[in-house]
Amino acid sequence: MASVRVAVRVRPLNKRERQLSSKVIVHVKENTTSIHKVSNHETKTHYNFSYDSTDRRSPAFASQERIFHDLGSDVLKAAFEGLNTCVFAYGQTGSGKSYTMMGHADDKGLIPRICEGLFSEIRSKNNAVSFCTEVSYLEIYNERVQDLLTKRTAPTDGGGLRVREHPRDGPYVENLSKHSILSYSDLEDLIVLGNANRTTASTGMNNVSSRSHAIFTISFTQVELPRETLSKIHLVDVEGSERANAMCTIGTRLKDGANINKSLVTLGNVISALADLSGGATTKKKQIFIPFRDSVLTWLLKDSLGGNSVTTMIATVSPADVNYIETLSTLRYASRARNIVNSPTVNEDGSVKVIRELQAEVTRLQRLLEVANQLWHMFKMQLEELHQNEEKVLALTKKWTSKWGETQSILQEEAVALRKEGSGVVLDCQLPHLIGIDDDLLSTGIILYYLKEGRTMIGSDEASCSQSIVLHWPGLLAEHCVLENRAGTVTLFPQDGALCLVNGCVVTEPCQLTQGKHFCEANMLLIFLKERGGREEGMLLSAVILSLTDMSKSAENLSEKIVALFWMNVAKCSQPKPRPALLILLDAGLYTLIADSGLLVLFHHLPLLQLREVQISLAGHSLRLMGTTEESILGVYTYAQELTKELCWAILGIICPGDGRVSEHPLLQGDLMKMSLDWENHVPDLLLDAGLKVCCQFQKSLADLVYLLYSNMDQETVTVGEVQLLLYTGVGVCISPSTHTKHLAQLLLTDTHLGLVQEDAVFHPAPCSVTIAPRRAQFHDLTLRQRSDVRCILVHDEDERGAVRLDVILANVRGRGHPESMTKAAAPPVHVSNSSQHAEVWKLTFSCSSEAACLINHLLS
Ligand SMILES: Nc1ncnc2c1ncn2[C@@H]1O[C@H](COP(=O)(O)OP(=O)(O)OP(=O)(O)O)[C@@H](O)[C@H]1O
Repeated sequence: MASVRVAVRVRPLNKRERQLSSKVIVHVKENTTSIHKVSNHETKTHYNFSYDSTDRRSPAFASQERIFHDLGSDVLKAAFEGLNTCVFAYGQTGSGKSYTMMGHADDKGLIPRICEGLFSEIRSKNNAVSFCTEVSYLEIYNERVQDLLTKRTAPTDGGGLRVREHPRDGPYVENLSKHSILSYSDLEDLIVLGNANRTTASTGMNNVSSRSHAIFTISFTQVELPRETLSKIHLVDVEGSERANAMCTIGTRLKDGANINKSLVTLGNVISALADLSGGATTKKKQIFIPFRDSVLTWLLKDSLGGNSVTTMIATVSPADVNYIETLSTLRYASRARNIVNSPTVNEDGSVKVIRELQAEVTRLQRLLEVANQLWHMFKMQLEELHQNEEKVLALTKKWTSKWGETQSILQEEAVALRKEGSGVVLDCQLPHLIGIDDDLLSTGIILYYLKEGRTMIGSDEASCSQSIVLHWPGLLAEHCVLENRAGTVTLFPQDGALCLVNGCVVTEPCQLTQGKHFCEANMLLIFLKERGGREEGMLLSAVILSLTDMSKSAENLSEKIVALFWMNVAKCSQPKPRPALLILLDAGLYTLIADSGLLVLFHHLPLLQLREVQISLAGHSLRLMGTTEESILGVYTYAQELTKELCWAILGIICPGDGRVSEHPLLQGDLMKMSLDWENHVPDLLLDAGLKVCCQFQKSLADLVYLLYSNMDQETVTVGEVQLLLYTGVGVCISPSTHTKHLAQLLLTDTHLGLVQEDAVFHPAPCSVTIAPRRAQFHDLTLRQRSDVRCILVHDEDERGAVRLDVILANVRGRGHPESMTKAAAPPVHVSNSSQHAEVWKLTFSCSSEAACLINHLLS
């Protein structure tokens, strides 16, 4: 949208005005034109441009060149952009319209200057653009259109060209000659011809007054493939706007005046209506009718007025008081015209536009195609990869199926099978076996190796020939030993330099293994199990128990089944320090075996009939199994509530199989950490038949722990009520630089602190039915740091057993001397050391990634 630009130009006083001693009543200051009435009334109006051309000597004098510079250059700019443009001069007879538009040979006006500018601009363009310029020149005289560029016999003949209207291109003059021009000089000739043909007359106001409206049109086509634009430049010299009765016209001239007046009245009406439409009369917009077709001039200028054109109106006025009324009228029209809003658009050839859009579409589609090709290529590669993987899977499946088939047949032949029963695993096997237990307590893996008939080689994956059992102990030779099974008799052949222990004795020569013998390495305990005469299932494992019960001098029924095996830390009253042990749950009792000087010894035996109470500790990370005596107490550290529940399930599954109370009780179903850290949560005891009780003392333990934490915190900033535990879980810990060995501890997190603590599972919580004097605090060896000391957390990948390691890097607290850096617990701090200048790193191993995530989330929040 663009408003019509309006310029006012004031000419010098002419001879007549000077003779009449006329006063100058029109003045220009910047863009404002003011007119003074005789009664000293002044009307001031602001226009886009106001030109004072009254006095050539004045510095404010607006020359023809300046008019072109301001108005003509914009016309050219718009034309080269492909827009229609129009400049029309409006004003009283003799006010300077023709002078401004056409000028004189030595003082050219806008039309010749615009033409000149057009060609100079064309010359400056590169060859990629081609131009076609055509001109036509017409006059509207007495509402008839005359072609000014064709010869006329009589200037006032009654004929005339028809005005028609094209539905898309708008009004045009039928049969109007169009002249193609290649240079400015061609144009000059046509201007001279046209001006000569123009109807003129001498009026009272102007000796050489043009008595018609003249429209000089330049049709300008630019082609820069694939773009083609057509712009029309209409340069219009409107007939004098004076009233007929203000002139001294006679005869035909008077009649002409009436017609001219009609077209001027229409022009005025059109300007007013358009101004109303664009400006003030918004509510009546729909009813406003624009009378374009009431006169030929307004019809032909339809597009230039309120349509597709960049339009400029130049209002020319006389400065003299004698022309006050006409000047005022002209200025009013000029003022109204400022409100007309046009909507110029680039005139592009429809088909060229389509071509351009299609080209853009082609480019877009080409890009899409490129992307699609890339995607297709990627897709093909992925498809290939997928096919390859499918083939691999197929091949592996085949291989696996055949291996499985083989294994099945071997298993069937040799009757080796593992089956799950309740929470336990039952080994049904008639072959000699080895059970391997990883000594990492965060791993609960127990591996079963069966010794097939013939040679079973044990070594590492660095061995030159593939080993039947591949282990990863430090000190293990690539080919460490061979176990040879000949009809159930197994002989151990140690390799040269290999350390093999059998029943605690180093073996260098071939040695026959008998029931209950085991050989031990630094990191792994292997229990040798042998079938006895291929008898019924379970006998194989009973053989182990036999040797153990022999050791414990217990007269046990040895032919019972193993229900479950566990590998956990245990403690008892006489040996309260936690130590790794193999827990073997049989129908009648729980055997706890530990390695002692390379020998497998019975650490604890709990007949299930004697079990009175199962006490679950804070967060379910340890439990206490209690019979009737102090010696019967077994503390088991599981460091994971799931394992605690599993052990309870296994034990209770034997004692009270199928008891619905067990399956429903929160201690065996719920989230033990959540329950135990919630002060509000009261967990009832589970009372079972025969006086067996499963219970916890979460609230008491929580209170003890909170008090311990509080007494190690800065009590000026924290109150005991503010100590809130968010996390309490078992972890493997190595605190560097103070220690390089991993131990197990409870990791705790509060709103303000991070800590590690040892929890005693033997003496605490205080037993209900057995009175044991507390020999040490339930929580001890506390290491506490402020959460704000945490500088960074490094998260390592999960290992193959699902354990997650986090390195919590803490600022060095040495020298700060705040209470958190040391424990006030009863036992002396084992792991607290602040001797290093370096940052402290807690290398924490979580058996379960969710608890690691919980810690990270809390620390990051
Ligand atoms: N700005 C100007 N500076 C100098 N002379 C001017 C100026 N404007 C007009 N004149 C002179 O005034 C006279 C009348 O001007 P012109 O013929 O351009 O008026 P007009 O408005 O076209 O009149 P008409 O409507 O009768 O054709 C001319 O002699 C012209 O040279």
